[in-house]
Amino acid sequence: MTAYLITGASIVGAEVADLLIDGGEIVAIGNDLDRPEDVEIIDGSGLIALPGLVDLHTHLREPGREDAETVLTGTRAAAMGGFTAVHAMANTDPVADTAGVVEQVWRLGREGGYCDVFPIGAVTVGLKGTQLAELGAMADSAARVRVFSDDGQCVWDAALMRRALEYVKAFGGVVAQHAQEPRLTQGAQMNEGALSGVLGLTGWPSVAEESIIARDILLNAHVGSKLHICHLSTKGSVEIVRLAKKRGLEVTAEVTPHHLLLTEDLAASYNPVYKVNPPLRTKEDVEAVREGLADGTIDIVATDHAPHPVEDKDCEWSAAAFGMTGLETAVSVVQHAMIDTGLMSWADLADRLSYRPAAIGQVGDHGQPLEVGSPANVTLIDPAAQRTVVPSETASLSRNTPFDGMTLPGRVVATFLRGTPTVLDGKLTK
Ligand SMILES: NC(=O)N[C@@H](CC(=O)O)C(=O)O
Ligand SMILES: [Zn+2]
Ligand SMILES: [Zn+2]
Repeated sequence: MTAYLITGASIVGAEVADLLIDGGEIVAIGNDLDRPEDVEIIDGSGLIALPGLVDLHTHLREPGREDAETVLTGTRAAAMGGFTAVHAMANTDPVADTAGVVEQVWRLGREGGYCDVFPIGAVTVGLKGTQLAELGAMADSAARVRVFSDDGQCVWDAALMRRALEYVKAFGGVVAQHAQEPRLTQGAQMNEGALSGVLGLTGWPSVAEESIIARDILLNAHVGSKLHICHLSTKGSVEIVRLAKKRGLEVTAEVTPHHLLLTEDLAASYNPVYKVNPPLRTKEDVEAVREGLADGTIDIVATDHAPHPVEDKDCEWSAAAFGMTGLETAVSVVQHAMIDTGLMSWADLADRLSYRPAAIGQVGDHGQPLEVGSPANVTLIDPAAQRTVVPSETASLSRNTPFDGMTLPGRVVATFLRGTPTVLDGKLTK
């Protein structure tokens, strides 16, 4: 195994120093380090070294929709985005509701070698919301599932949600809720407000998200288990989670990069690339989720990378699939929305995109501070770089990025997974 010496990088949370990676671990940090033979030197001046990023919410589409993404292509995109671990959502075909499917996804991640894949298990059989899936069997499988979600669907039956929270409590698992009251969002196409009226598209009201979040926080307080809120998007949701945390209630929440930057106004183009669940909201909501992320009310950023093939997006708005890609642009969008605006530091970014998602997902090898003895999961960022997003340049199989044509700051220069580079000089190593 080649050793790597990164010289003069700004090590997040510490000083500018050299960082020596050997045998899958960080073996030394300091200045004027002894150089082993056969060491490859990477000039880190001007670069920021972060712990490898961890995504708690990725759609890899395999099995079933390999025309949109596979574990291999999705993890290549993840590595390009600086991620060393992703949690793969269960809404595949077949659904990841058995030990067999989660083990298959986990193994494909290992074989690919770009990024560790931690499968998320479905809460209910077939995501149908009527019968609990084999949560224990998935937890005990080789994939060691700890996060369960029907993402794409809301676990709307309160009794079933309660049972799921009770069941996972036995092994310290977490239920990640896609908070969408189905009766309030029938046929919904975009954020409900003045603009949805003007555009003639059925509205998705904020209260459909907020009512489920409030209900689930109360249910979870009753059960004493672990609840995580997927892709929170409204000002009211931030306020509910803030109040819950103030009262000492256990809940964690995520926001996506796109909800930190984009607003519902983009729907006026009727371009389905901007169609997503939950919908892009208002400027006021964007400000509130930024504030919530900065003050720790929202624990993490998760991409909700949702690749879709051209035929599912290149059609009229109401017929198009919900979802946008996000792995390769996540750090740049967070830098733009949160760091370059002075709301957050790079140390905060390491917290929201590595330490905390690893803690919520319980993936011990990841989200460790860059210290001697830590596994060498490391991401190098050039914060001074600028790049214009070109959809055809993606490593993903799908091109539905909403950032097409935007110039964003920052570039992932290198990603190391347990000491092996998956990305060097901004390019995949294999
Ligand atoms: N976010 C989306 O708009 N779509 C996701 C499902 C989801 O995250 O709810 C998908 O699977 O395509
Ligand atoms: Zn969802
Ligand atoms: Zn999702």
